[in-house]
Order: sequence, then C-alpha cells, then structure tokens
Amino acid sequence: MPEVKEFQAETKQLLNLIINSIYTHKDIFLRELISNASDALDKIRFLSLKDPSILQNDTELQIRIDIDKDNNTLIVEDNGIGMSYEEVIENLGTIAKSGTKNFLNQLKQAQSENTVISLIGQFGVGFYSAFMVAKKVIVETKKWDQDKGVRWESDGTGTYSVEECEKANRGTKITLILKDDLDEDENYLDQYKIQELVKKHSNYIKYPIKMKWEEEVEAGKQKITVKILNSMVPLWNKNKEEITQNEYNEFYKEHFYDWNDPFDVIHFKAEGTTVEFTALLYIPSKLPFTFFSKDYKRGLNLYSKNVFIMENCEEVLPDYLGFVKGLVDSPDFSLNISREILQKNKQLKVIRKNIERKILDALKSKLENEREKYVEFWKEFGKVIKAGLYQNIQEKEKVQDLLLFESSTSDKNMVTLKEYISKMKEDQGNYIYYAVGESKDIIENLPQMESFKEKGYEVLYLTDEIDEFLIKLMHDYEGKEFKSISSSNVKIDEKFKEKEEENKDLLQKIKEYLKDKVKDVRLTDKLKESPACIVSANEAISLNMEKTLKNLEQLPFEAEKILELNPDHQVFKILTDIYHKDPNSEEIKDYAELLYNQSLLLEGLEIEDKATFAKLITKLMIK
Ligand SMILES: Nc1ncnc2c1ncn2[C@@H]1O[C@H](COP(=O)(O)OP(=O)(O)OP(=O)(O)O)[C@@H](O)[C@H]1O
Repeated sequence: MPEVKEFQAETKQLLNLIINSIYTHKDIFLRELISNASDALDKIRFLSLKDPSILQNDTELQIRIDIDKDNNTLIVEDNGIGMSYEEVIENLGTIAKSGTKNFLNQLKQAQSENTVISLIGQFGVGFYSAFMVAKKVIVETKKWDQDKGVRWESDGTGTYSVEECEKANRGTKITLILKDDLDEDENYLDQYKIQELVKKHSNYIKYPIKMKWEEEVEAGKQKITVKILNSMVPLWNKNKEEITQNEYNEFYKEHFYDWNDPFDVIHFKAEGTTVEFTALLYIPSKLPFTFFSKDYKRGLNLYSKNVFIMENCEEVLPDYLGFVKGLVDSPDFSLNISREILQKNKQLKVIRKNIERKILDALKSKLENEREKYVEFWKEFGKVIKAGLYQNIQEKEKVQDLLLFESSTSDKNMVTLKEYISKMKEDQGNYIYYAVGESKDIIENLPQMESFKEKGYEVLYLTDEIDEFLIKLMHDYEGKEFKSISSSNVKIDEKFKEKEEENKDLLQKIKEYLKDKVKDVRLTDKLKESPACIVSANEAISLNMEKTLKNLEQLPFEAEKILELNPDHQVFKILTDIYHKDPNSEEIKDYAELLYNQSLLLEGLEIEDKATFAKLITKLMIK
C-alpha cells in the first residue's frame, strides 16, 4: 500500500501558487527536469571515477525523453544516481532551502504574474515547475546501490503518495500527465516543440538527450529513429587548440545573428580566482544597425555548467563595451538567477572585471599587431568607444590608449595619443594640439593651422561631434594638456605683445564697429597666410561645440567670439595705413565686417547678414 503524505506547509503554498498563478513561461519546466537529470548523471559519473563497476552494464549515461500521445504523457528519464525512499520524501516533499518563509510571504503579496515569476525565478522551484504543465507527476526512481525502486505520485494539491516498487534500471523516470487546458503553443507532445526547447535551453548539456524521432520517408511510410537532440559539447568547453577559426566564426554567426565574421574572438577560462568561469566573447566587425536604438540588447548569455540560464545579462559587460557578444558559463551561477539578484551579485562584478580586462587586452593587441585591421574596426566602433568613455570618464586610464585620431602628420593608420606624445617637438611645451571641424579638409584649411604646420607641431583632427566634448573631459594625456588650436589663449610666440600695444586704438575701433558680434579683437601669431580668424572667448564652449549643441537644441546662447588678426598680413598693414590717415574712416568698418564674416565662413559658421557681406565684396571689387 502506498504511503500518503502531506506536503510540507511551505511546499503546499508554493505548489498552489505554481499551479494557479503562472500562465506564461511554462516552457522552463523541461529545462529544470533536464538539469536535475544532468546533475544526477554528474553524481553517478563522479562515483564511477573511483569505482567503474558501479555503473554495471548501464554505462552510457544519458537522458531520454518520450512522448506518449495516446496517454497524454511526457517522460523525462535518466540513468543517474537515483534516490532512496528517504531521499524521495526529503527532496520531493519539502523545500529545504533557507529563506522559504520569507519567499512565500513576498509571493503572497505579489500583485502581478510577472512579479510571481520573477520571485520564483530568484528562489528556484526546480522540480516543482513540472506542475505548471502536468496535472499529475509520477516519479519512479532507483538509487544505484539499492535493490528496490521508489514510486512517488502527486497531483500537486496537498498530498503525495510514496511506495516501494520494482524498477529494473538505476536512475529516475519522471512521467508528466499533461494538463488538458494547455495552449496551442504549449504542445509538449510535439517532437518539434521538444526539440526546439532542448536546443534553446539545454543544447550544451553534456549527456545525450535522446528521443524517438518520427519521420515520413515516403508518402505514408513512417520511419522511427532515435535522435540526439542536443549538440552536447559546448564549443566553449573544448580546448582552444581543438577549435578552428571557422568553428568559432560559425558559432558566432549562428548564435548572434550576424552575417559577418567577427573582428576578434576571446576565449578563456578563469580558474583560481574567486569565481570559476569560462567566457567566449566576440568582437563584431560591423556595428549592428540597431545599436543606437532601444531594440539593441546588450549583455552576454549566461550558462551554468552548460545549461542556458539567461540571455543578454548586462551585468557582466561594461556599458562602453556593449557591442561585445558572447557568453559566460560558471558552475557558480544558480539556474534561477534573476535580474534583481544579478545587480547585487559580487561574483558577477569579478567576472565583469575579468571580461573587461580581456577585451581591452585583445583590442590593445590588435592595435599593436594588426594596425590596419584595427583601423577598420575603429572606423566602425570608435564612436561607440568614445561615447562610452565620455560617460565613464573614470575609465580614462583603461581606454585612452585605444583611441585613434587623424592628424596633420598621420597616414591612413591614424595616430594614438601615445604615438603623438612620442613625436612631440621639444619647443612644443606640454600641449597636445587639436583642431575641430566637420572633415579633414575643412580642418586643413583653417587659418589657425598655418603656423602649426610651419612649426611642425602635430595637430589632432577631431571630426566626430563627440570628440571635442571627450577631449575636454579627458583634460590631459600623461600630463600633457589638450589644447585647441583655435583657443583664444594659444600663444606660440610672445613677441607680438608689443605689436598689440602699438595697435591698441585700431583694435578698439574695430571692436566698436563689430559691437555685439565679438567680445574682443586681438592680434595673433597663429596665422600665416590668412588675415584673420574667429576663436571662442570661452575655453569651455568652443565654436564647434556651439554648433553641435545648437543642432541638438541644447544651447540657448551663443559662444562669445573673439576676432583675431594677423599683424604680419598685408591686409593688416593696409588697415593701419588707413587708420593713421583717418582714424574715423568708413573703410575701417568695411574691413572689420569683411574680416569678421570671412572668418565665420572658414569656421563653417553662418554669416548673419549675407546681403551686406555681398555688397561689401562688390564694393571692394570695383574699387
Ligand atoms: N532526476 C533526478 N535524479 C536524482 N535526484 C533528483 C532528480 N531530480 C531531483 N532530484 C533531487 O531532488 C532535489 C530537489 O530538486 P529541485 O529541482 O526541486 O531542486 P534543486 O535541483 O536542488 O535546486 P534548483 O532546481 O533550484 O537548482 C535535488 O536536489 C535532487 O537531490
């Protein structure tokens, strides 16, 4: 006679909730049962390492799934370690986990199904999840060292029965008599559905998961074979030496939905640290087109001993490396890890740190050893890395050496900051000079570039909108300060100070004419060929930043401008002549307008009064 026993009070409550509150996510029951079977196989395999004879003649460790449509049942069976009578009662009648009470209290207060699922996810209901899909569950099990088997049966509503039984083979057979009201997409008697679930959640279980497979070979003729549903050996658990580049690439394309081969593969095992884990990471070669949209999912997939547990876990990947794809497998992850728990998890922080370092090392190595490939990569992902660095400027030290720039002396391989400072001229001072503009061409034609070229100082070309914001935030590299060539206080030579003094009155006059347009009019020694340029009076907001911010409608005011004149230019000489003849000459005003507007044009800025500018040019032409 079977013994009828009550479930422990907590188990009863839990079962009640599972049966009555969960309508979605039911698929995971199969993963839970397969994972338990795999654990049971691990245990017997472990014992057999010491004493192979305990396997007797049942040596192929495996999991079998059987579909019995006639009886509406699904069976998951293993030849693992099995359970004794006491163990069955202990394991399948109670919840031995600490925190059960607290968990159940929270569960009772949960308002929505999502909260219930999330809580259950955190706690892990394992075996009991079978009751999400089954109206009755029968467990027949035989422990490896026992003669008799045990049969356990329950409908999940309060009691279960347990009795000794005859069972030929070692291991556990779980029979689910499926609920009658399952949805159409919950057809667990369909071989394709089961195959899909196994592939999705348990593909890398290391024991074969076998199922009878029916196929129509000819019209009306069925063939039945036994199919192994899972691929078993996860690529990431193989030795690196055994994996070809092609295998790595195929795995990437299959799992991460990319047509292109990855730019780089990083595969490593971390042992001896506080957390043991294996990571297989891919740096794509092309930026996904959804990357900047909210549809793009960052993060790595998590596995625990080959069992898939979560997609796109953001916690293991720093934000600024969000384009990296891949997975992490750690025996330390709980199968039912939830997002809430993840955020507080210390192990994940360790993993994240390790992963970050490996990715940065890989990128650095590409930069050093395969420069051309790295330049290609940079052209795709540079913006992302810069944006990431901008948001986490505290990461500066780690990332700054990965940055590449075009510059006045670089070739197609561009230049790193390290290379820049190694080439600095002795009389250049402590400055890394940069120029901002929409393109290389525009920058090269900036009047301010002239004297830098002459002096042979390298100038970084900042052509991405984010560049100047980033550079300003970085402030310096290895103690060398970033300095814009358009900055109003860049002085290459001090000699011209006297000249400024000599021409004070003229400069004042021009300033009066340009009243609201400029904050100041000065002389500069930055110009060679050009008579004048415009710079920003404010170090914090340059003219280019003004342009960007205006486009984003982020800036309600204009950057204050300074007009700088080249005292060695013919135009300036003419101006001084006019001024000396007649300090109130109208012509000075015309020149002031022309120089100001011409400088705006060269900076790529709008001329405010185009008609007057055109008139002045005409006037000049017929003079
Ligand atoms: N197929 C099986 N073979 C042997 N023992 C099993 C099997 N399935 C379950 N058990 C035993 O029942 C226990 C309870 O299983 P359950 O799935 O509820 O929790 P768990 O596996 O310990 O935890 P979790 O599933 O949350 O990781 C297991 O720890 C195991 O001892």
